[in-house]
Amino acid sequence: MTSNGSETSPSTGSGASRESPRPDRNKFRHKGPIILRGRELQRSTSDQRFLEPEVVAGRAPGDFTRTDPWRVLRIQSEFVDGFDTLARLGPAISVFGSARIQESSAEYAMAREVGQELGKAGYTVITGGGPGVMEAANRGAHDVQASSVGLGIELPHEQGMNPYIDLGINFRYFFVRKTMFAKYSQGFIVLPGGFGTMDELFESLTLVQTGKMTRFPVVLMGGKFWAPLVDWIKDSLVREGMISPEDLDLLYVTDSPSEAVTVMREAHERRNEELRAKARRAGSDFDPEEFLEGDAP
Ligand SMILES: C/C(=C\CNc1ncnc2c1ncn2[C@@H]1O[C@H](COP(=O)(O)O)[C@@H](O)[C@H]1O)CO
Repeated sequence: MTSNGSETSPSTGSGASRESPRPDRNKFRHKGPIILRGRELQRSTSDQRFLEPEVVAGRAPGDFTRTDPWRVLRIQSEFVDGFDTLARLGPAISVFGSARIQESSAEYAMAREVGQELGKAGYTVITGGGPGVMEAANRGAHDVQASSVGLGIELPHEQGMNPYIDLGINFRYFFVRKTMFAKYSQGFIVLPGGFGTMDELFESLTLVQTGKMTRFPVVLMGGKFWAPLVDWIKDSLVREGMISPEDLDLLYVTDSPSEAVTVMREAHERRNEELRAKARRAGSDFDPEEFLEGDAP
């Protein structure tokens, strides 16, 4: 320690003639369990090395056959870690939305209220663990002492997980992370956002439309923001026969956090009733709530 309380590097000591600049502790990125700072930040991400090995490492096409089969083991371990950690969450709702909105914005306030309402209704709040809407929703859960989870992603310029998360997993691969949102949530609430949010919204709609997930509510929050997209879906996708008119029912638009949570709760209860009835018909006393009961943090 120096007299002003700051640390000195052991290699330079005080008064050393060639002092290297102090590393910025806020600039870092995770690579699985590994943390990268300084020049290590220039390393590519796992998704980049997997999807574009020829760009990242200049590998010849034949090299894929030797490297990708081994990569499967790492992908597999990421699924195992995710399943192992999240299976005990209990009922949870994922909240998606822009990584870029500021704390002073109306969207931040809305997302925070959504997190609070979900928490009060007994749900764990799952987000992408980043800033903006994600931080606000996690913060809302934290406000009401509800369980708050972040499923982060290794990005070239990671900002770190927001501070309102009790349980965080940092994934290397986007597709593994997306599986976790779908598998461990009972519904999705989507606030305004950009490409990342659209990707998450349309993937969930596709999973429901194709019957991969049933009785899975998707609520869009912020009517003004979503109106042009919903109009385009009606005027182009339905009119051109690209989707069925009933597919519009997959979307519920509201500005009210408590209404969004009511939609989640009602769909969840309907689904539980159906599962109980199915179990009774099969002579079983299976209870979906017991199945979901977790020891969430
Ligand atoms: C780009 C910026 C921060 C990146 N940090 C993110 N951390 C975690 N999850 C993220 C991040 N960025 C996007 N996501 C996921 O996509 C959705 C938001 O994307 P959008 O393009 O901002 O709509 C979000 O729900 C996350 O799951 C800071 O500028």
